[in-house]
Amino acid sequence: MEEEDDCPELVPIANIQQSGQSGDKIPVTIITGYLGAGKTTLLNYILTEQHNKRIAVIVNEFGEGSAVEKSLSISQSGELYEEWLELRNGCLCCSVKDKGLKAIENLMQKKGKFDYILLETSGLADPGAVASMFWVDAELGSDIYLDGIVSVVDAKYTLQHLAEEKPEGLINEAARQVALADVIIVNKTDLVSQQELEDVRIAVRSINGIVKMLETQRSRVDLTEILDLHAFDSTFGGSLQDKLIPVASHPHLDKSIVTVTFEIDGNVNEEKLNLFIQDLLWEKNIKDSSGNTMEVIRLKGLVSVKDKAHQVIVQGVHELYDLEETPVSWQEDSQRLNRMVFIGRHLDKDILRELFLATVNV
Ligand SMILES: Nc1nc2c(ncn2[C@@H]2O[C@H](COP(=O)(O)OP(=O)(O)OP(=O)(O)O)[C@@H](O)[C@H]2O)c(=O)[nH]1
Ligand SMILES: [Zn+2]
Repeated sequence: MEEEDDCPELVPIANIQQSGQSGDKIPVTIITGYLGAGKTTLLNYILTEQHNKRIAVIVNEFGEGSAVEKSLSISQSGELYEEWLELRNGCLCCSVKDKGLKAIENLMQKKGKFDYILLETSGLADPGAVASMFWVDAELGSDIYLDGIVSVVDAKYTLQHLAEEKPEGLINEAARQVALADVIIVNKTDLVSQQELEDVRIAVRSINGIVKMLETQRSRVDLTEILDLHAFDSTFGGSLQDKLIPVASHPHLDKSIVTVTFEIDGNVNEEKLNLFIQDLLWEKNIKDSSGNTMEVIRLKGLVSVKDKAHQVIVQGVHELYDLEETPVSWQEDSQRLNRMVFIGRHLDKDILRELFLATVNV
């Protein structure tokens, strides 16, 4: 698709509000989804909707395999490639090709602050790689933070994309994008029957048991459903409790991605929790009953660390993970507990749960 080249229609918004305190961090939402699913349609919609935000839209060409030929000549010197379109409502559109998000920070310095950044990744990109980049940088004191990952899926073709076989048993991009999403937009519902739509819901839900699912035509969503999710920070630590509803497991093919959740009463030992996560994500020495290495793409948890008054959130994307204390404290009269969510392949709930009980729980 060449949609990226089209400048969204300009709709003046009368009451543009300038960003709040200048010291505030700026949220970034990653918009991912398979080729042609409706990402650009979504961005164009957001840019023309009434939202009182100064939004910068960035069409991302970070990472491998997403090189768009048209930009190659411009960026040959290895320099940052940038092309800005300034919209009359104060929104900005740009295309960035660079290794890191320093590029975005530089652009902000040049163009002033925005209230929000939307980043469209190429249809074949691994959103995890992009997410990790923001995350690492956040610890270095960036003024940008990752708010969430939104994946657009094509109601008509997603089942086909999800079933695609990759060489050497690699996870296909479509499945990875569903696994990592905080919100899934099932788009193009006009092209499918009720039955087909139901099959898509089931397929998505069986991969990612905790994702919020929206259904759209022409990517028209309620913006409050996809922006300001705080999916990666502790601000809404309390609400994670509601999100981590254990999901009924579905029968699965060996290769498919599943969501595993469990809840265990009591406290954890922080050091042992770190070791458990590192064995899983880094050492990769935890296996299922058939001897397959458990592969975690996304990890979330709400844990009760011994001697800590506040709830602690666990966040993981691929090999990166983080424990963060939330502002929410455990109530004196309520039971302390640990809720864990793992999304990935070859995950065996009983083995994970037993291991957690035996090594982490105190
Ligand atoms: N029938 C139908 N077509 C849609 C809908 N949403 C988007 N389209 C069309 O689908 C095509 C692809 O949409 P894009 O928004 O460019 O998709 P994309 O994900 O940005 O595509 P790439 O950037 O190529 O990966 C366009 O021709 C859209 O007009 C929808 O809800 N129904
Ligand atoms: Zn696009």
